[in-house]
Amino acid sequence: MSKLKIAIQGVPGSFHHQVALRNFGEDIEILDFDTFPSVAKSVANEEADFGIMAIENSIAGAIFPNYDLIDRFELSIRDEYYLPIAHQFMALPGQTIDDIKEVRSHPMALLQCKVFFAQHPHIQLKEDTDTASVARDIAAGNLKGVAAIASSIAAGIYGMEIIAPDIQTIKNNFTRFIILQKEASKPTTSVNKASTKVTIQDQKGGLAKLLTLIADNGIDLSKIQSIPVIEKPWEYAFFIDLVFEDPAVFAKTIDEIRASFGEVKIFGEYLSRK
Ligand SMILES: O=C(O)C(=O)C[C@]1(C(=O)O)C=C[C@@H](O)C=C1
Repeated sequence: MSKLKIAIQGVPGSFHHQVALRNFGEDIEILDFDTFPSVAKSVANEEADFGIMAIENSIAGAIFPNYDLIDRFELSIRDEYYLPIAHQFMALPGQTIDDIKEVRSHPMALLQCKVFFAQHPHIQLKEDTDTASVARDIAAGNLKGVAAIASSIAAGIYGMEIIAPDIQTIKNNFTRFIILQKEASKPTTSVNKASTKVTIQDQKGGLAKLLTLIADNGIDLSKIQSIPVIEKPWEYAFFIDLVFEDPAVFAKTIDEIRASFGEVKIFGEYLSRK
């Protein structure tokens, strides 16, 4: 049987790569891409069976463009994964922090280590495609004076030395990843979470009414994110994650939202992993 093809952003040692291995096991084929749009495209055109996408980090917040990608490429969410994230400050062996003039990493990783770099203002921050590819490129190019922020797994793979461990602002740091597929996910009775998009017209108290409707059905709103409707400047859609005990109550709530507000898109119904 051919192996499952899993699309990720990043190279071996990246956090996406770690989620792929933990979620699907070692016996998979990884399709690695430089950008999130390429990951979305590969799932949409069925080159990949599944895609993995970081959506939110506990320090740095939401990755806004990824909400739009799921929507635009009509992808479906089949599962979620919370990965603890520890960032290591690493460089070619034998250097100290005073030798480092520049650090490169994924923008989300740089954001998670802002406090550390405020304490070391002589180091210039540069955004790059992913954490592990920077470690790989520093090692391959024998680049002195340049550091990476990446995982200890990446340090091991690419022979980098950790100069400062665990430099993320808060030690207890998590990124939530979603597992994407092309087909609409088939909800089972064991699902207790759904990701939705509700578009409400600009009306007085519209959002308040929506939130009350959700609360009155005993459903827990675990996340709400407003995203601009780009065709209509200053109008917003709401990406809403709902956690429920009974799928039938969730279905009834969606019917009620549709009756009062119009369009509701369901990206997926799955099991909460938190
Ligand atoms: O650069 C990586 O290693 C990634 O997997 C990307 C990514 C992200 O997109 O947020 C994943 C987890 C961390 O939050 C930092 C970076």
